[in-house]
Amino acid sequence: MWQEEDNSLKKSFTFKDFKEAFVFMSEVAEAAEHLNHHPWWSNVYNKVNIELTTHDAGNTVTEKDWELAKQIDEIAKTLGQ
Ligand SMILES: C[C@H](O)[C@H](O)[C@H]1CNC2=NC(N)=NC(=O)C2=N1
Repeated sequence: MWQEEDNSLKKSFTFKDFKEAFVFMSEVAEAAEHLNHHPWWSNVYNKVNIELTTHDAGNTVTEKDWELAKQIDEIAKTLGQ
């Protein structure tokens, strides 16, 4: 579940290993480019922590964040999440 906290949507994903986490990140990067909306994220080994906020709207959560969140969940689903 995405948690709305501190003006951002937050979610953490855990994958099998680094390689799978990186495939996920590559696919999210493609989606972000299409939407022209980009995540803040961090990655250590098989974990990816994502926070979504809209800088252009003064760091608030907008429809763009929810749309990217939806697409991220769809990508995660194809990777068995
Ligand atoms: C110029 C460019 O369209 C903007 O800076 C876009 C790019 N990606 C973005 N990503 C996010 N997360 N928030 C934004 O406000 C944003 N703005």
